[in-house]
Amino acid sequence: MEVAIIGITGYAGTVLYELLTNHPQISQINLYAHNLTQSTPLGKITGQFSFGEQIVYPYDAQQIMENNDVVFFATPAGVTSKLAQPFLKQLFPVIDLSGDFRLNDPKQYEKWYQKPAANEDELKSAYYGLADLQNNDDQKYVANPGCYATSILLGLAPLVQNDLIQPDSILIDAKSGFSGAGKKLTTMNHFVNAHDNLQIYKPNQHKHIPEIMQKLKEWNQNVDYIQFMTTVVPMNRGIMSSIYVQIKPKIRFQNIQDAFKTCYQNSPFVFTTPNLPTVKEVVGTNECHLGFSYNPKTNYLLVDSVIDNMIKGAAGQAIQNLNQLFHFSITDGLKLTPTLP
Ligand SMILES: NC(=O)C1=CN([C@@H]2O[C@H](COP(=O)(O)OP(=O)(O)OC[C@H]3O[C@@H](n4cnc5c(N)ncnc54)[C@H](OP(=O)(O)O)[C@@H]3O)[C@@H](O)[C@H]2O)C=CC1
Ligand SMILES: CC(=O)N[C@@H](CCC(=O)OP(=O)(O)O)C(=O)O
Repeated sequence: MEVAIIGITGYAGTVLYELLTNHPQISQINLYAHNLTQSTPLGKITGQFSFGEQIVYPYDAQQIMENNDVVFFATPAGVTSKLAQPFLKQLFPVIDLSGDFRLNDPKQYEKWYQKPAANEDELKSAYYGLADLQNNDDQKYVANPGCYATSILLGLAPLVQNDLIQPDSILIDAKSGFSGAGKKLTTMNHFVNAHDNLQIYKPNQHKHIPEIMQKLKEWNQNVDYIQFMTTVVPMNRGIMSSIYVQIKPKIRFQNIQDAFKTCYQNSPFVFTTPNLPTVKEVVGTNECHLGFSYNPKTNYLLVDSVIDNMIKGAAGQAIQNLNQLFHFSITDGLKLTPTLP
C-alpha cells in the first residue's frame, strides 16, 4: 500500500517516516509539505544527508487521495482540523497525530486548546485510537492519543475499569523529554534553561486533562477529576508518569497485579515489570512498561508508567492504528529494540 505523511519536517513526522520505511505492508511513502511550490529532495529540505533523494511534493489534498491509501497528519493542533476537511468529506482514511479530533465536545476543545474546534459531528465521528485497549473496526478518522495521555491511560485502565481505587484519589506527576514539545525553539527548551534543570509547566492546566478524563469517565462514571502535573526533564525522548492512587478497602495488592495481568495478557506492547521501570528501557520501542510500589500504611499505590513519547506516544501508536485499520498483523513495523546504552 502507499501512504502519505504531512509534517515530515517535524519530530513526529520524522519518526513516523523512519518506522514506516521498515513496515512490511508499505510499498511507497509519499511526503507532502505545505510550504513547497515544487517537488524537492527531503535531504535538501532538512539538511540531513541520510534522507537522500526521497522527494517531498507540494501539498495537494486531491493528489494525496488519488495516490495513496491513507494519510498521516503529523501537523499542529488547529492546523490539522482545517487540512483534514477534504479527507473527511470523501471518507478517506486519516490517522491524525494532533489533538484536533480527540475530544468529542467542541466546547471542551476550545476551552483547553484555545482554538476554534472542528464541528461537533466531525468530532463525534472520529475514533480515539488508544490501540492497546481497543480494536478499530473500519472507523475512518483516527485521532491518535496524546503522549502523556497514552502513558497515563495505560497505567490507570485496569484500576479504573475494575473499580479498584478511590475515584477521587488520582494524582499524576508526569515527566517528559523535550522532543514532546516539537521542534520550535522556546524559552523553556533553549539549551541554557533545558540542560541541567527541571521545569514544571501547565500545572493542572495541561490539554491532556480533558482527553484523559473523557476516557476515564467512559470506563468509570465515578471519576470526576485528576490532579495532573507535568515537568520537562533534560532528555530528548521518553515519558515517565508517576501515577498515585489510593486503593479501595478490602482490595489487596494481589488483586491489582491480577487486574493488570488480565488486562494486558494479549498485548505485545504493554508489560508489567518486577522493578520500577526506567525510561531508557522503552526509548526506541513501542512498549509501555508498568511497575508498582504499594505502601500499606497510606494505602497508596504508585504506578510507574514509561513510554517513548515519539513512538508509543505518537508514531508507533499511529502505526498500531494503521495495522488495525487495514487488518495487518499488530506488530508490523513495530518490532523494535530499545536504544541502549
Ligand atoms: N512530539 C511528540 O512527542 C508528540 C507530538 N504529537 C503531535 O504530533 C503533531 C506534530 O508534532 P511534532 O512533530 O512534535 O511538531 P513539530 O513542530 O516538530 O512539527 C510540526 C510539523 O507540522 C508542519 N506544519 C506546521 N504548520 C503547518 C501548516 N500550516 N500546514 C501544514 N504543515 C504544517 C511543520 O512543517 P514546517 O516545519 O515546514 O513548518 C512540521 O513538519 C502535533 O499535532 C503534536 O501535537 C503527538 C504526540 C506526541
Ligand atoms: C514536553 C511537552 O511540551 N510535551 C507536550 C506534549 C505533546 C503531545 O503529546 O502531543 P499533543 O500536543 O499532540 O497532545 C505538551 O506538554 O504540550
